[in-house]
Amino acid sequence: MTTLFTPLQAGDLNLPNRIIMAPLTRSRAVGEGRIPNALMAQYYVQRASAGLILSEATAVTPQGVGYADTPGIWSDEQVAGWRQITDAVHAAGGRIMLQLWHVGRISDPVFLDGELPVAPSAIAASGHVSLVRPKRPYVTPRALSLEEIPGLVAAYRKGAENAKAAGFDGVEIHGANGYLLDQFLQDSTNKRTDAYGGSIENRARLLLEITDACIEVWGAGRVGMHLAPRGDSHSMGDSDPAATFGYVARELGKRKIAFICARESLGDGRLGPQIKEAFGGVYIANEKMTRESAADLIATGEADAVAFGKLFIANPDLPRRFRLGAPLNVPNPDTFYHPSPEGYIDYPALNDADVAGTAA
Ligand SMILES: C=C(C(=O)O)c1ccccc1
Repeated sequence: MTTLFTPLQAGDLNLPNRIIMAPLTRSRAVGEGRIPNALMAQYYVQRASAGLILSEATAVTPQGVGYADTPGIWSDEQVAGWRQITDAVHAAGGRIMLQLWHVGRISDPVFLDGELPVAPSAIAASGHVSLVRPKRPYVTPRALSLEEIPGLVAAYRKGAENAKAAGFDGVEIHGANGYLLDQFLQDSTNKRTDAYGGSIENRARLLLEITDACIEVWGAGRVGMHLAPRGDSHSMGDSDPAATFGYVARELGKRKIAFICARESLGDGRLGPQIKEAFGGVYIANEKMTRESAADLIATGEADAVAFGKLFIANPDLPRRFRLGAPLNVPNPDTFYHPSPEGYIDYPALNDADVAGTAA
């Protein structure tokens, strides 16, 4: 029977287990230039026993930034900052891919030197800009011109090239959670009348052009895709999610990329099984999973691996704890995005006294 500890071939990557560290924004790239630092290296090394680390979302261009202290991958300094992290993770025997990101409308002029955020259409997200005080509602973004689209694809291509220079094992494209590519994909946010709007094929065009650009840089076996079929982040929505995500999954399957990681909880109506079948490749399930629910998904074949977020925040040695059935540290949400070592590198790993007498 396949378990969380059965090795997995995901594209070109040989994963020693199926316990994936989900992409986690932590807002620790503090200081000028959004440059990854030694504290972040310590955090990722602590979690190197994951079958695969998916890095925190990382903007491919300054225009794609929407939060305080999140890292980028557009500058030489950022590449050098990430290099210390990938070197450290590899020295610890781990594997790490970079998640390429552009937030689109989920930003604010405060992050963009006074410029408006960009999006497929001039439709504002509901709610307030995340983590900014005093609270401010999302502004109405500027609709991207058709002439700007090639520049976006070029920015992702450059981000993929920089990720290679930084020593990553591949890239995951952030196509989920109401950010730019998801805004193009879902029809509640994309009202374009050109080749990037209207039909499902047109709305998926940018996501697939960026996928092809990343494949040209890395090869399909080192490119993954993050999707959010539930469409419940940042006031997203689609009139026919099954058709939209089924099309994307089929197109990604034709390209034979390494995996799709889909953020969706367990529960009725989830599209995971349909996406996995349409894709035909490695499917990583995500969000609100436990050791037991993850083990069930793997055993039944509904998922090939499971990505854990909050559990990895609080348990740097999560695979070992799962294997031993050890108690789990409880994450503290107050320090998820708090720019300090507290709640970042100070969660304890199991020590020998904790595991005396249990199977190693
Ligand atoms: C990149 C994020 C995502 O994918 O939802 C994110 C960003 C800020 C806070 C939480 C999550």
